[in-house]
Amino acid sequence: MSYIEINNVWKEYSDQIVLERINNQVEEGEFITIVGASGCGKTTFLNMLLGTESQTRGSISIAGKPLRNEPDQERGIVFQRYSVFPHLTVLQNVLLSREFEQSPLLSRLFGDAKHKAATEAREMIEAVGLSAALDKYPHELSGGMQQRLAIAQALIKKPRILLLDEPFGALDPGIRADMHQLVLDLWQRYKLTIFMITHDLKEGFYLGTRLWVFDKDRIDPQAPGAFGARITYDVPVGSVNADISKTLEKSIQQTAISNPEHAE
Ligand SMILES: Nc1ncnc2c1ncn2[C@@H]1O[C@H](COP(=O)(O)OP(=O)(O)OP(=O)(O)O)[C@@H](O)[C@H]1O
Repeated sequence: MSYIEINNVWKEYSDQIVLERINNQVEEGEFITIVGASGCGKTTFLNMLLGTESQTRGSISIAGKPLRNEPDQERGIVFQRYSVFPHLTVLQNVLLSREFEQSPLLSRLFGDAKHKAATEAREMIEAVGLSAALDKYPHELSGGMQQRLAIAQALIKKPRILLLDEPFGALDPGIRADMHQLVLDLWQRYKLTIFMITHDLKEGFYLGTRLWVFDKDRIDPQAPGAFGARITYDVPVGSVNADISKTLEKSIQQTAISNPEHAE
């Protein structure tokens, strides 16, 4: 049995089928990048993995246990829009995530627990390269720094699975390159299993060990909601497999040209 098992998962909103017949297995430590046309259900899929959305059919299991339909510390998420608290410093933002995870009702830690949490928060801030900005507020940080902070907030809870929903979509290309390196470092260092949505195919090829393409393989022009997207490509990528990456890149570009509605 694989670490993550996705069996015949469907997601429907009233009469709209968003995703259908999603079947896949993911091993621990894989880095899955996800691309697909806007609105095809990528975020919905990530939310199902997070536990904030539930599938309408099928099942998802993690480490042999059915996925619970509520977020827990096994899974952390980073969104495209910065999700940090504006009135708290970098250290306070990360500390709050730690405290909330350990003491969800009080959101306060005391004594040794508080001291340990502060040490861990500083270490995590260092791991994401923000040590020099410990006491800065989010409005004093660049976009890239804010995303570093959001990643630190997610990782301080020690998740085994990190979900990234277009985390670098709003960043300049130069900053994105730094962030790519950071994510690759953190992935190795914390032995994470990562799912990352991106609109940037090159990013998907470069960062992942596997690239999934979500697309509809059946379309009814009279009833756009009649069919959902599936995983139409599932290929090994990354620097180890540059040839496959090139072939697939061409193929997806051709699909986009022949079917402009599905172009990014
Ligand atoms: N809570 C909801 N109720 C009804 N429909 C929803 C809901 N959430 C998402 N949808 C619909 O599900 C479809 C998939 O949305 P989703 O956000 O998952 O797509 P996406 O592939 O992530 O898009 P994008 O790349 O633009 O972010 C869309 O048609 C959207 O309108």
